[in-house]
Amino acid sequence: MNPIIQLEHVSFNYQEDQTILALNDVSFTINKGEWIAIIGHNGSGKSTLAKTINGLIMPSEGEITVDGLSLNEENVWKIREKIGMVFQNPDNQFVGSTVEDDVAFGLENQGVPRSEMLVRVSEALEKVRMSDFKTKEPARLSGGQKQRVAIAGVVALSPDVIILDEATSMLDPEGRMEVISTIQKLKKEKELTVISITHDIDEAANANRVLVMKAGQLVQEGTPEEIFSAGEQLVEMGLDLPFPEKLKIELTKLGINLPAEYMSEEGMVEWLWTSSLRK
Ligand SMILES: Nc1ncnc2c1ncn2[C@@H]1O[C@H](COP(=O)(O)OP(=O)(O)OP(=O)(O)O)[C@@H](O)[C@H]1O
Repeated sequence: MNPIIQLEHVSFNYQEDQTILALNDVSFTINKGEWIAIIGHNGSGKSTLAKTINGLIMPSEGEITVDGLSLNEENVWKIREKIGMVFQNPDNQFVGSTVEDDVAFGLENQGVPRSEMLVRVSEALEKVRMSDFKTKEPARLSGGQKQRVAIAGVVALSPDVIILDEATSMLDPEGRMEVISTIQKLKKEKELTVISITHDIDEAANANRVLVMKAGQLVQEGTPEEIFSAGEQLVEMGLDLPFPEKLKIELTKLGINLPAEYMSEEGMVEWLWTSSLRK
């Protein structure tokens, strides 16, 4: 195991008089190459957590380490170079008048020479399969395409970690799939660490580990299978229930005994097919 992000007893509050801390004594380690989903109800502290990891806000207590660097005023810029963030609203993320200008923006800010910039922009667009759109206006793209361009802007900067802060929540199912499969592809090509803050069960299902936040605290962690087996409690955790779990609840109400563990859609079909139900 090779840790890339470590939080030790991190707390944060926006206002001194707030009774519930935005982050309350949060500790965890994320290893290089892991895909972590962070779930939890609105206001549970997920976005605050993302902002503390890349130093947009400094914790009032505790210690954050990113790739061996302790997060402090001195290291914050080095740390930000290691972390790329993609936010919820695709329309708020564009600064360029064309797709390629937009992807180039971060590189220009870093003072990357023009010849190298052109190569990195075209490689990044290729990786998210948006090369054909490079001269198009971002505003004319679909939601999924816009988020892929936002991801290209991040990828061009070659980060070690990508944080998706509800990056698929404003997209239709097709757009969500586009974004998730883009991230899966990028992850295969290079050892990328992914942190996805999400309410979407399908997005969380891609994770190696799911962290559950509640009122500023990390209250549970486990594999998607472990977390998804919580059934109806998942809604309390801020996730929509997966279809097989909804079906399971209804069948149980009818007095039918089902396996307690989480069942995928294929698992449920298999179980229904082979169970005594069909007699
Ligand atoms: N800029 C701010 N000023 C004051 N309080 C804030 C600010 N941003 C968030 N909070 C408070 O901090 C707590 C955690 O909020 P945070 O946005 O991190 O939660 P979240 O889980 O990301 O929610 P959401 O899913 O709605 O984005 C909440 O009580 C929220 O009201």
